[in-house]
Amino acid sequence: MSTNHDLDQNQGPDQGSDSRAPVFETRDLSVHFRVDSPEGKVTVRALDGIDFTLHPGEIAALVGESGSGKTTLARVFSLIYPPTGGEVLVGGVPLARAAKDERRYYRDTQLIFQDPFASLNALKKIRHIVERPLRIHRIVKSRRAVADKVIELLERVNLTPASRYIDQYPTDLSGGQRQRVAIAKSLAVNPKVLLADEPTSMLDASIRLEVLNLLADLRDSEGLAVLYITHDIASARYLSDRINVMYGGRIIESGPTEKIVSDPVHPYTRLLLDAAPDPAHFKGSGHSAALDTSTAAPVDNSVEVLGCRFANRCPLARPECTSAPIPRYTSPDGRDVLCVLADQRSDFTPTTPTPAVTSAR
Ligand SMILES: Nc1ncnc2c1ncn2[C@@H]1O[C@H](COP(=O)(O)OP(=O)(O)OP(=O)(O)O)[C@@H](O)[C@H]1O
Repeated sequence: MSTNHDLDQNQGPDQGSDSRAPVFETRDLSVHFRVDSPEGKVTVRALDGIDFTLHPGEIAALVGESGSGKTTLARVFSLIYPPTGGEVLVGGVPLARAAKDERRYYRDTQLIFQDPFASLNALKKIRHIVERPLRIHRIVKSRRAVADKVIELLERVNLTPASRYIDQYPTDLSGGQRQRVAIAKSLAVNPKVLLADEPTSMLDASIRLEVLNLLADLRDSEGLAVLYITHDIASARYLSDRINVMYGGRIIESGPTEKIVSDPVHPYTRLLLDAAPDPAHFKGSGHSAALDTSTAAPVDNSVEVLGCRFANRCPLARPECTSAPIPRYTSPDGRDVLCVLADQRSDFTPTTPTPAVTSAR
């Protein structure tokens, strides 16, 4: 199938990139911030030892509570935060090289915000908003081709007939329609990846699914990769191919969505699934009933821990959870978990211990 995406297929953010390589890959990535506190300067470990992969044509979810590091990872990919340590590869080449041509990098990597107003000029008509990236990046040149492309983009995000919307202003539209315009504007430049940070959290519940379905359609029809950031594991389950559960700056469990949902290993993943609106596969888990976060304080990423950051909330914690670095366990079906409970499972094997303690402070 020929798609717009194909037009750019052999032109990554850098000429050396490989279109079959992961769109993004991180190895032992860390991002630390030095911040003031009543006790003086401390180091906040926003990300610690992150191994993450997003393939072309895949939707990967980052799921976790506030402060777990989801946005920080997206900001590394958006060139806002530089890594403190570890590696980031984009299309198989190091981030610094991929981002040398910043204009191209930002064309390939489009952001979808929580609040569509953040990327829409309220004073301009929809026609102007969608035309602008086409003109700036010279995607199509003649006036006629630009006009046709605007119609095509609006129809691609199901704003049909486009003529109904094209002369309206963002304020004339519903939240869901505005988010569709924001997505149409992003698609105008034939991106390789959408970084979607809570793209439906400001929308009415009734239209959230429509926007999620649109992202799934774009993955299927354009081969787009999507990094989907959410607090809500139920929506990640609905939309994503792969789920990465984050806690305290680490990915504590990741794997194909169905595996994570039907057979979670980490108690925190179980907790999230139990709290989700429709955990159909998850009813009756003996452990999960014991988990209760309602009184839990937010994770303080500036406190150094030797083992697991979740141990103080985990009813299944053992002495070694806090006395030693937690080994990473992997399974042949593509799962990865940072929890000693995996040692009870014959399908998981430990890999090298993750560096739970870092030197920056
Ligand atoms: N620029 C910064 N300076 C200092 N600390 C930061 C900065 N950006 C993020 N942090 C800290 O890093 C940690 C991770 O934050 P991040 O925003 O990535 O979490 P999140 O999972 O996206 O949360 P939310 O869902 O609320 O957006 C938090 O402790 C946060 O306070």
